[in-house]
Amino acid sequence: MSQEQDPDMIEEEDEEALISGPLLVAKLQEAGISASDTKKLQDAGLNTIEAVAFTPKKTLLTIKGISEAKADKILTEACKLVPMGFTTATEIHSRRSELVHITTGATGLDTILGGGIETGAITELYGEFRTGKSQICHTLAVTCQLPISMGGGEGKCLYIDTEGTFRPARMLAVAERYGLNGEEVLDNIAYARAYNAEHQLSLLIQASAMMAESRFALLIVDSCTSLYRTDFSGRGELSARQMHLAKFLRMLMRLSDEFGVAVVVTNQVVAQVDGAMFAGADPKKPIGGNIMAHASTTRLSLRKGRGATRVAKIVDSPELPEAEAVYSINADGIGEPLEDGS
Ligand SMILES: Nc1ncnc2c1ncn2[C@@H]1O[C@H](COP(=O)(O)OP(=O)(O)OP(=O)(O)O)[C@@H](O)[C@H]1O
Repeated sequence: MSQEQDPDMIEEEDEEALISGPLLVAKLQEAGISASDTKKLQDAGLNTIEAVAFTPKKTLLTIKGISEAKADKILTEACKLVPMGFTTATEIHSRRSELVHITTGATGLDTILGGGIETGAITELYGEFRTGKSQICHTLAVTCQLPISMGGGEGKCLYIDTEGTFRPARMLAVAERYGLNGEEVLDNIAYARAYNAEHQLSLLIQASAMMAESRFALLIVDSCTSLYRTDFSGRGELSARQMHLAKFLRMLMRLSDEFGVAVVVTNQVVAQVDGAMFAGADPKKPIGGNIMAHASTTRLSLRKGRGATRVAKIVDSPELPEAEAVYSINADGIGEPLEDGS
């Protein structure tokens, strides 16, 4: 005979289920949504109830087989399971104080970032070539797997590479530095090469399915904008490009919200045509305009420093002051600058 469960235990388990993460969309079947409809939602990239609840009705209606009545019912049931209303600032403050930060490998850089790369948010790294954008990504793909007490996120990494610059050998060197098993570290990095902007967007649908299955701490898109530059050319396609990029970034935001993962995107800079002649104005600006600027929670501008050093500057963050830090690209990943600055 099975023993009656202590109600406190049940409550604790429920609470744990709530804390431990997103609810899979199949759970909507318990609320009377048919299995074929939850499958349709899944195929459209809505793998969790959170994703469904955050989706506007008009987007649900674009899914084949979802009628107006079905969309209403799905949204009603999803919203019952996901808190969508007001909460107190105290609650938000306490949730934010528990946010995990992932170490970049360089103390100074972590300090200006408030402890490292923030989870549940998008961090953009932009700068000229060879400023270390990809190298920071390679280091983070390993450090995100570290225990929280060591500056990690205790989760896997998903890596979308658009330029073919992914080098597992660099990650093995970082793994060794932190005393991690290289083979396990590489097994915990899911890699995909994106070949065009459409493909890049569709990879996020797969990403959301993978995140619903196991614990990911970090999602990297290196680079976020390069395929947009090649797939959309000239002024004539600018608005189509920005609309597509906005859709991609919205999906990234949703993933960071839904799964609490840190999202890191890299971006190139282009010479600024206007405004560059003013004294003090930065002659290079990141690609993607306002759409990119608004989507990123924190923007880090990277530039070359003295010798082999690089300098990172917080450009735009809701809570971090504008500050700079020097770091260096070492054989075992991002680290402290050498004393002589070389
Ligand atoms: N094993 C290594 N040891 C030390 N430095 C390295 C090593 N591998 C690469 N680097 C340095 O990393 C720099 C390249 O950094 P990275 O590839 O991150 O640039 P990036 O900003 O992503 O540039 P791009 O825009 O071209 O992709 C080069 O200066 C190179 O010397």
